[in-house]
Amino acid sequence: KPRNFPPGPKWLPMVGSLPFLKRLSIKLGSQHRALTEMSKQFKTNVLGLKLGGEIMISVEDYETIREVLTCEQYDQRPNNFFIRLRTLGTCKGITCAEGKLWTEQRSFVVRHLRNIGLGKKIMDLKIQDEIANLFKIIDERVEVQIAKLLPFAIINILWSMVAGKRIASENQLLDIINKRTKAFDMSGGVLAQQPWLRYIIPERSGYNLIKKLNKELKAFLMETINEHHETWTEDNQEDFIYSFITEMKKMNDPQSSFTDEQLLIVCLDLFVGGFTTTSSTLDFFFLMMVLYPDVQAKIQANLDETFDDNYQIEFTDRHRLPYIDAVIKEVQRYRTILPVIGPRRSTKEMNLSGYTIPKDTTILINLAPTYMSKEIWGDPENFRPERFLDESGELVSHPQFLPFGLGKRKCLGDAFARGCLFIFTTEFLRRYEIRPVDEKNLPSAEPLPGLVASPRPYFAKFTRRRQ
Ligand code: HEM
Repeated sequence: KPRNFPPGPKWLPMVGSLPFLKRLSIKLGSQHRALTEMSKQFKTNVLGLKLGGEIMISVEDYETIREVLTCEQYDQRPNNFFIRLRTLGTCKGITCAEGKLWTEQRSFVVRHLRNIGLGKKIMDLKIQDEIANLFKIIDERVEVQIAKLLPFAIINILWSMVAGKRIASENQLLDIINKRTKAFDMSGGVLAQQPWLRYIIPERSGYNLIKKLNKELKAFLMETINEHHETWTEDNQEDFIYSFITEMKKMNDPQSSFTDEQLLIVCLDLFVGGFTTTSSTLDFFFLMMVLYPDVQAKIQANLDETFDDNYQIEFTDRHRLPYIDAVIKEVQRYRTILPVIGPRRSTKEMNLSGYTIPKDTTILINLAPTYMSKEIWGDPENFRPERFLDESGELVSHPQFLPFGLGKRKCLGDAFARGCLFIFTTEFLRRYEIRPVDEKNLPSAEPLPGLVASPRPYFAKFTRRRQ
């Protein structure tokens, strides 16, 4: 091990500490629990590991997490096989891009998503359209598996802003992306740490799945980009892809970062980053409504007092409904979809909590212990939205609550996600009573782990409150 490296399990030849982490992850049901358990065993807030050939640390406490997320030397992503494979071998786009390419492209994307209406009224209207479609489907059913309906609605809202159109309902991409989120964890799994295994177990390592996803996603995105090239005019700037093509034409420079390949990976990042995250959070929200009918009733009373039946709720209305905002936050804390965020990479040798972190160490940021800390929350094991409210019922902010991350790599889709979360939850609870299918056999609140955690499949009754 490098000198003064953080404590952790032994490093075996070839595999490092991978077998120990794997075994504990299986025993405890998820990688983040295994990381926390190991950090307790080794009495450390920074756990040192070697997974296959990759030197890695997991940061386990809030203060050190804050230090990492706000320090420039930890802003980059690891340069491993999984990351390259994820971005079609390019390291372009935003999520995995570095240096000047990342800063230039990220600021362009943030600015132009805002210009085309992200976080604004036009986004609210698109959300309302998709909700109206979902209501038609749900009204026809007695029992609903909401997880099957949400992803398609969410991606259609996002895609109508990015590409100006909805996605055909028979598109199999969504299914492949869902499988991908369950096949990997934040460390990238064996494809990051032992990429040669793809030759031996291409199916089990997830290699075949990613190859298939890359092929389908590339074909789908390139078709959309090519259509935009054909129909582009100077006045036609109503979606993100048109704005990007306009910038390409303005630059007219072969050295510029505005290329078709870059556009392809940016679209891929938005598609993959925005889709399962937002829909799994909503899925957890509805599960909590099934499990906590008192919370549901209180939200409904709030909604009935605040709005007339015909009023269409907007994102700005959240200021009038602090209790609902608190419930959404509590769902994001109590059943976080991203217990581990990152991965990041140290760009030079660093000192963290008194340990030496070598250059090019991969960094996992484990938020789960912060969200379940007794010192911070008092009773973290309880689902209690009131923790996000003060005595007069106004929202209070907790610096330890970081659902969208912090610092320069903070989520760039948070306005979109928060808009969807607020409008979906309020409109659904205004219209439906959400109840378990069987009162004596409630669905499990235990998450299904993966790159993005989600509830285990469940059905619920969505009954109209008023006809
Ligand atoms: C509830 C929904 C969402 C959650 C909880 C979430 C959470 C996060 C977090 C924690 C990060 C930071 C990762 C890090 O620090 O390394 C992140 C980054 C990112 N998110 Fe989200 N996200 C959500 C929705 C979205 C949406 C809707 C989009 C697209 C419109 C999106 C696109 C991205 C991208 C592109 C990045 C990478 C930013 C960069 O590396 O500069 N996310 N997200």
